[in-house]
Amino acid sequence: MSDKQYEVIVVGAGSSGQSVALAAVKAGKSAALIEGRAFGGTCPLRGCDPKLVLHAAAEAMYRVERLLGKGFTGKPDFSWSDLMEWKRGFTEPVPESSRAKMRDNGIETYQDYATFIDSHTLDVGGTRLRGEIIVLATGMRPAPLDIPGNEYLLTSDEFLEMDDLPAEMVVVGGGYIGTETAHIAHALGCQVTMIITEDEPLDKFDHDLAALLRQADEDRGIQYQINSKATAVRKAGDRFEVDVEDTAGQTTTLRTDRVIHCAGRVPNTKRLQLDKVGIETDEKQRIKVDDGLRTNLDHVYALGDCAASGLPLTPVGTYAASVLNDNLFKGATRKVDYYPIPTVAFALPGMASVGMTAREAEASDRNLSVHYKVANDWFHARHRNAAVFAFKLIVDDDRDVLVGAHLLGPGATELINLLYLVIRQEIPTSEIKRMIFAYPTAASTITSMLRA
Ligand SMILES: NC(=O)c1ccc[n+]([C@@H]2O[C@H](COP(=O)([O-])OP(=O)(O)OC[C@H]3O[C@@H](n4cnc5c(N)ncnc54)[C@H](O)[C@@H]3O)[C@@H](O)[C@H]2O)c1
Repeated sequence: MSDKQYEVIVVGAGSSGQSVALAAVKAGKSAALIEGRAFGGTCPLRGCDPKLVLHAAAEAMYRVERLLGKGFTGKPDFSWSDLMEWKRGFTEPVPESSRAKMRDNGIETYQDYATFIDSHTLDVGGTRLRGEIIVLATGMRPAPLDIPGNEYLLTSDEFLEMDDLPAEMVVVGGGYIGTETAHIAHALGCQVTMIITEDEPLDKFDHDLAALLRQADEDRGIQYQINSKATAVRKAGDRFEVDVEDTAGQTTTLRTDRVIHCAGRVPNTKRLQLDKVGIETDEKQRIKVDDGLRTNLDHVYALGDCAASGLPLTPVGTYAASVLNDNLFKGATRKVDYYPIPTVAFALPGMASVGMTAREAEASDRNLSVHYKVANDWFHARHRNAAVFAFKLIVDDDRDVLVGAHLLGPGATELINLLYLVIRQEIPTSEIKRMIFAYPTAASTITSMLRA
């Protein structure tokens, strides 16, 4: 016998979970929203928002550094603790305000972890909740790094909470989070060494652009241990030692003030005990769903980072929530259609990508042309004394449309959205070449890129 019954139970109060709970009550359903940590989820508490606040400061310092001797005679004074206080102004109000918003809309909220008792019932801190529909939106967390001394590692979540910025830091992992963390710390005055398993950082982006990024990083003093993994961490007085093993089996030891673990994330599904009710997951522990976001159980759905559907990105979760909400509460039969998904790494400079990759183009038998150029000599780069500005565009020559765009350098993080529109709307490249963009803006480089 359940203590409480709802038409809809949502587990996970991040942006996608909140969106579904709100849509449920708006449709006149009774709804519960369960959250084990603070209400708000990754993006406003441990991801996008705090990261962008730190990135804005790091970018300002990075740009000054590029202009030293070109008007700037020195770097501005900087206080990490003031920056953290500014950042807390964004994060601290979130848990209370988002929970209050849910309650004000008539959603019953629970602050604890949910575990399946049977396929319709969840245990939440000793209370049994029964849902006609259950929606799982539990997100991801840093994956446990199974090496000796892992208790000395700080996660990327903890990096965003650090009271001081150390003089030296080792960052383990060169994906989005490792690269963004390393670049923020380095720009704000920390000596950084990155340990990456691949030969370039951001290896999910274009390989040529990633190589240029590493070159620019090394030129400004970021050190890399490539094709390597961290195998052990030890405390050495106030500092730490990190063993690094390369692919040839050679081990070196780094000494540093702090070691930040950015070596991947895993879905938050363990506490749900999905096995107990037979909900299927894939090899990355993501919950398997169909293109309507339904799991292998008819009344259980999953979306956001914990689901095997699209990339683990906030706008992907928000879009998935809009599809699910229409289907569950408005009688629609929409299917998720993510292609193409623009994605950005807030590196310094920024890296951005949308659509077909160069590797996919190579493997394709379509009539495609690749426009790759390192355009450091273009005014757009020279005005800012940019370390690097490069792009790779992939054009379907038969259809005269852009199908992929990959950018590195100033303006990349915004430009990618314009190129996304171009790809999505299939605007012919001949048409774009005739357009007049405001000059000298980042967007005005698009016509030159297509001619390159
Ligand atoms: N700007 C953004 O949009 C943004 C920012 C942050 C995170 N995210 C999302 O979060 C997801 C997770 O990002 P992430 O950077 O944590 O994961 P990731 O999987 O992209 O990168 C983790 C890296 O760590 C490496 N690694 C694993 N063990 C290691 C070891 N012992 N030593 C050294 N390296 C090791 C892996 O090979 C991998 O390259 C991404 O897929 C992304 O979608 C997006």
